[in-house]
Amino acid sequence: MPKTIVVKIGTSSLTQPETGQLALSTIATLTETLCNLRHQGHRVILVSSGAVGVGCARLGLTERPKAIALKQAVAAVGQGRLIRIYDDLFSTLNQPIAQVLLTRADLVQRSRYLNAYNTFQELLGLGVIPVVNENDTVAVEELKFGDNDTLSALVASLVEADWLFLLTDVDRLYSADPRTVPDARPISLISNMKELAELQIQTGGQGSQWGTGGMVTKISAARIAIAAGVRTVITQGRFPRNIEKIIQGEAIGTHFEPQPEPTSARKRWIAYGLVPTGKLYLDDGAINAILQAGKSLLAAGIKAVEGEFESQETVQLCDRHGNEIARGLVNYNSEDLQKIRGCHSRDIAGILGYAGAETVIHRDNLVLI
Ligand SMILES: Nc1ncnc2c1ncn2[C@@H]1O[C@H](COP(=O)(O)OP(=O)(O)O)[C@@H](O)[C@H]1O
Ligand SMILES: N[C@@H](CCC(=O)OP(=O)(O)O)C(=O)O
Repeated sequence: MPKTIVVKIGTSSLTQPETGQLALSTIATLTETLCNLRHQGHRVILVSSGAVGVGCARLGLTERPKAIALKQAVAAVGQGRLIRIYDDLFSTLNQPIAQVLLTRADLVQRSRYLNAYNTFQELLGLGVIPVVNENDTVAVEELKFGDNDTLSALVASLVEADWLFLLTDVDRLYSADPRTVPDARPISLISNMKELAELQIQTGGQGSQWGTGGMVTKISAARIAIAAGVRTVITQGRFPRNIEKIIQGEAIGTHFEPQPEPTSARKRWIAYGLVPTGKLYLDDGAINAILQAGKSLLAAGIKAVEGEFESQETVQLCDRHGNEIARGLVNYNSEDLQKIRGCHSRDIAGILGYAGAETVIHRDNLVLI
């Protein structure tokens, strides 16, 4: 059965740690592997980091730049080289590719989200391998994916992929960073989110010198992907041929089992496409109603409102400690919500002077995180 497969490769696998130069043999093997998958009839998307890393190597910079404008300039240099190398290698094997550069804004607006979906479908239908990266050169801070682990999970969710492979410089997920904790326990399988929470995995700092997110962004990417029904695997980038072995059933890397009933596409867009603009802190009763009974959020259960937002924007719903439990499209702006928080629904019209929605967030617009 043909599958849709998204493969994300990080800077740490694409470049040699000592010199920052491209790891050509890894890239060539990855190219061959993805072409093999295409020949087997699978639909393949590559999410490739490396614009900043390759740009630095090209310009002789020995450290990842911190200043935003410099990073954006360096990414413009690197992205061109990166795509040229991919196109040369894939062309040798007669495989057409496409460059797809996305910013967060492309997924926020529903029409642009659907447009991105349609473009991916066309490319995959044409047998092309899209090579995706964040459009680093124009992305602004507030509308950034920030890391390609998240971007790859959002792409996998958008196209409803069967597999997401996160290729990195460790062979799998461990109970703690194996660089600093030598006896960290390897983890082969995570069956659901509850199990993940119970494992209390330590993710340490920012990852390798050239990577951006470290393991923490891979775990949150896995969370996004499995909610969309995508089986996710963290495995070593140096051995891209393992992708084929894994699809054939070999137990390599760390596998995250997909949620049996994926969240609907619209709710996934609310949860991960949109960028939250505020926070609502809830009391225990409201948390229970949402988590256990799948109810809508009423004004009575809101303890505090943070941020400025308009009605129909997305907000995070948090417990008293600020831990996010859900997200949703809010029916009132922040100013009105400050006035009606903690109040019974029947009093809202009297307080605001107009009859608004009975719920603050209707359950159809509310997604558990
Ligand atoms: N619990 C953990 N298990 C495995 N690796 C971890 C863990 N916590 C932190 N890491 C670190 O995450 C790094 C990979 O992240 P990163 O450098 O961002 O890679 P990439 O460039 O592939 O995205 C590894 O080199 C490892 O040191
Ligand atoms: N978009 C950036 C990469 C961001 C990123 O997530 O990097 P990495 O942690 O190496 O996957 C680039 O191309 O350099």
